[in-house]
Amino acid sequence: MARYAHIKDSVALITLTNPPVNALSAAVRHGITESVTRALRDPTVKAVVLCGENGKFCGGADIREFAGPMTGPAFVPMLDDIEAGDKPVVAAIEGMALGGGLELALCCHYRIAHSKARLGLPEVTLGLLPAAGGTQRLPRLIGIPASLELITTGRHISAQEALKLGIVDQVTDKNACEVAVEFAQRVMDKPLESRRVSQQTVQCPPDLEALLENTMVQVKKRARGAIAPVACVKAVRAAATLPYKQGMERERDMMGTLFNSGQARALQYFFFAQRAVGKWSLPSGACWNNTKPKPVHRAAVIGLGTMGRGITVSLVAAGVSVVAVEVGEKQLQAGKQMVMAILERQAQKKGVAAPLDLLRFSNNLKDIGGVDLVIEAVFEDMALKKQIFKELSSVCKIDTLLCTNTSGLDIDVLASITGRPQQVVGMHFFAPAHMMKLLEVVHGRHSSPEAVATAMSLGKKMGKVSVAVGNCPGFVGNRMLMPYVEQANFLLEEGATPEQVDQALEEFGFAMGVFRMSDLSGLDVGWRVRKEAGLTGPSVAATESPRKRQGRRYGPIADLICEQGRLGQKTGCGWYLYDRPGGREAKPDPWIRRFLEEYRTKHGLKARAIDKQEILDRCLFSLINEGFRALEDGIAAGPEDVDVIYVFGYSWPRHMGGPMFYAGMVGLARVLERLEHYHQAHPDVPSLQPSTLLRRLVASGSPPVQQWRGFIKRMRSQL
Ligand SMILES: CCCCCCCCCCCCC/C=C/C(=O)SCCNC(=O)CCNC(=O)[C@H](O)C(C)(C)COP(=O)(O)OP(=O)(O)OC[C@H]1O[C@@H](n2cnc3c(N)ncnc32)[C@H](O)[C@@H]1OP(=O)(O)O
Repeated sequence: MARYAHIKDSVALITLTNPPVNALSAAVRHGITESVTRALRDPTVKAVVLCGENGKFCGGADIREFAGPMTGPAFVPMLDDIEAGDKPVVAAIEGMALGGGLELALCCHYRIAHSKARLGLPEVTLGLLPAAGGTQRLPRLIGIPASLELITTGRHISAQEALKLGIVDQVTDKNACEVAVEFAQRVMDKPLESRRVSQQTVQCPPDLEALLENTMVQVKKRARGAIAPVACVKAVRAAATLPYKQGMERERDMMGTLFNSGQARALQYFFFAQRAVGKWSLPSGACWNNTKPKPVHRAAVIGLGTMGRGITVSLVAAGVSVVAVEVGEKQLQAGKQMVMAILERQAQKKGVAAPLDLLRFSNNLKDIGGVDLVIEAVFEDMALKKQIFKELSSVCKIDTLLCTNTSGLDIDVLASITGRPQQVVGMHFFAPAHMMKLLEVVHGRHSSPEAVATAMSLGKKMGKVSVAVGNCPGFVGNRMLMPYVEQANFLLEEGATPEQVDQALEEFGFAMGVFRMSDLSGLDVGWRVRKEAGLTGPSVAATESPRKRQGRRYGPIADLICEQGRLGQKTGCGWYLYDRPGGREAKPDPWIRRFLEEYRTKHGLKARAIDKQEILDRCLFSLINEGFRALEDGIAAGPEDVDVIYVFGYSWPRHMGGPMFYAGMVGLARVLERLEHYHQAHPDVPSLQPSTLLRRLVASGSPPVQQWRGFIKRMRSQL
C-alpha cells in the first residue's frame, strides 16, 4: 500500500497506493512505516519524497476503519518518527491533503503543492479533531488565529491560500512529484532542526485569551450542540499554552472522548450517506450506473418569483444558458434586476465577470422552443401548472425535458397533460434556491430513467445534493413535515406556547423551531395547501366539527391565525411579533397568548404543563414514523436519502445524523414504545400509529441503519 523506489541515486520516492483517495488505512500506514525505515537505514538515500498515486496525495485516515477496532501502526508515533528522522522528507501534494493526509505532510520537513491541490483538516466535520498532531503542529506553523479558523470549520483551502498562510513552501503548476524530487536534491544537506514543526514555539497574539474566548463563544453558537468544534478550540488553546508533549496528551484525551461519541458516529454515517444518495436507483432497476443523462446546454425557467429567480441564478452559475420567462411585465423587470444583482455579487466575490451573456429574459413562452430542459417554477397552484404544462408540450421540441418545481403536487397529473409523460420529472428546490444545497428529484409513474438521470446530473452540476424520490403528496421532506407541524399545533391546543415548542426544537439542534420557521416561509404556504386538500376554507361542510376532519383530529389554529392576516415575517406578525413587515427578530406576542387562551376556553380544552421531552418525542417521533412509512412505500429508497433530505433541506442537526439515524441511536424500541404510548393517548391521530416497518425492525432485533435497505428489500419481496 506504499510503493518504494530509489531514484536519481540519492532520493527515495514513497508513493501511497490506496485508491480512490489514498486513505491512510492500516495497510498504508504499515507501508509508510516500512518504507520510511528502509529509506532512513539506506546510506545511499539522502532525501525522501512522499507522494500519492493517481495525482492524489492523501484523503486522510480511512474513515471506514473508525467503525471497528483500530489495527496497524498508530498514527502519532509514525508521524513523529518521520519528523525526527535525520534525512529531509518532502511532501509532494497533488489533488488533496486532508485530515491525516495534511498531518502527514505537516510532519514532513518541506511541502510542495500543485496549484490545483486542496488542503484542510476536516476532522471536525466527522465529529473528531485532528488527533495525529494536527492541533499542535498547525498552530506552530501558521499561528493561533488561522489555525482556529481552519480547525474549527474544517474548511478546505487552495494551494495558493496554503502558501500565503505558510502551510506549504512552494506551489507549482508542474508535476509536484518531479518538482519535489528536484527540491529534495537541493536541500538534502541542509540542517533539519528548524524544519521540525513540533519543535517550534507557537507565536501567540498579545490578546490570546480574548481571542480564544471570543472564538469559543462563536463556535458554540454555530455548533448547535455539536461537541467536536468546542474540543477543537480547547486543543488549539493547549497548543498555545502548553509544551508540545503536554499539548499532544490533551489532543489524545479529547480525541478519546470524541472518537467514541454518538455524534462522531452520526457525522461519519452522514459522510457516507451523502455519497450513497448519488447512487440512486428506481423500482424498475434503472440506476445511476446503467443510465446516461442527456446533456443540458440550454434551459428555460418559467416564473420569476422567489423560486424561479434562485433556480435561474443556479443554472447560469453552473454554465447553462437560460431563458427566464415571466408574463407579468412588473414581475419580469423585478426578477431580472434581482437575478442580475445576485449573479454580479457572486462574480464579484470570485473576482470574475458575471456570466450575463448566458441569460435571456422573455414574456413569451414561444421563446423557449429550442431548450433542452424547462423548469416550471410558478405559484403552487395545480390549475395554473396544468395550463403551463399543456402549453409547454406544444411549444417545446419533442425531446425537451419538462420539470416542475412543485413542493408536493402530483407529478403524474402534470405528466398526463403533456403527451410525453416519460419526459416529466419534479425538481423540488428549496428556498432560496441559489443557496440551499438540497434538490428532490421526483420520479413519477412514467418518468423515464434518462429523465431522472438528467435531472440528477443537472442538480449535481448546479452544486446541489440531489436525492431521487417517488411521487406522493409532499414527496419525502414535506410529507414528513406534515405530522411534525401537526403535533406542534396540537401541543399549542394542549397548553404549550410557540416559544416553548421552538425552544425545545432549537435546543435539540434545529436552526429554527417549527413556528419561527413557518413565520419565515410564510403561513399562507401551508394555508393554501390545506385549502387545496379540503381541510379548511369554503369546501368544508358547515356541519363539520372545527377540530375534526374525516374522523381525525384537526388543529385549526394556524388557519385562524391566517384569517387574521398574520402571515409571518412579511406581515410583521404570525406566531411571533416583528418590529415591522419583513422584520427578522421574533418576539413573543401577547396577542397569541390571549388568542390561545380564548381558543382553549371556546373548545373546552384545559391547558396543562408540557415538558421538553414530550415536545421532542411527539414532534420528532411522528416525523420519523412518517419517514419509516416513506421507506415502506418505496417513496424514499433508503434511510440515507431521508437523512440527507432532512439535514440539507430542513436544518436537522448534522451531528444527529438525520431522523432515521437518530431513531436508531435513540433505539427503535424506544421510538416504537413512545409512539404506541402517544397513539393510545390520541387514537384520533393516525400519524402517531407506529408504521409496519418500524414494528418489523424492532421485532427483528433493531438492526443498524446500514442494514435497513436490505431489510426493506426482503420485506417487500415477502409481500
Ligand atoms: C479510547 C479511544 C482512543 C481513540 C483513539 C483514536 C485513534 C485514532 C487516531 C486517528 C487520528 C487520525 C486523525 C486523522 C483523521 C482523519 O484523517 S479523518 C478523515 C479526514 N478526511 C476527510 O474528511 C476527507 C474526506 N473525503 C472527502 O472530503 C472527499 O472524498 C475528497 C477526498 C475531497 C474527494 O472528493 P470526490 O473526488 O468528490 O470523491 P468522493 O465521492 O467524495 O470520494 C470518492 C470515494 O472515496 C471515499 N473516501 C473519500 N475519503 C475517504 C476517507 N478518508 N476514508 C475512506 N473513504 C474515503 C468516498 O467514500 C468515495 O467512496 P465511494 O462512494 O465508495 O466511491
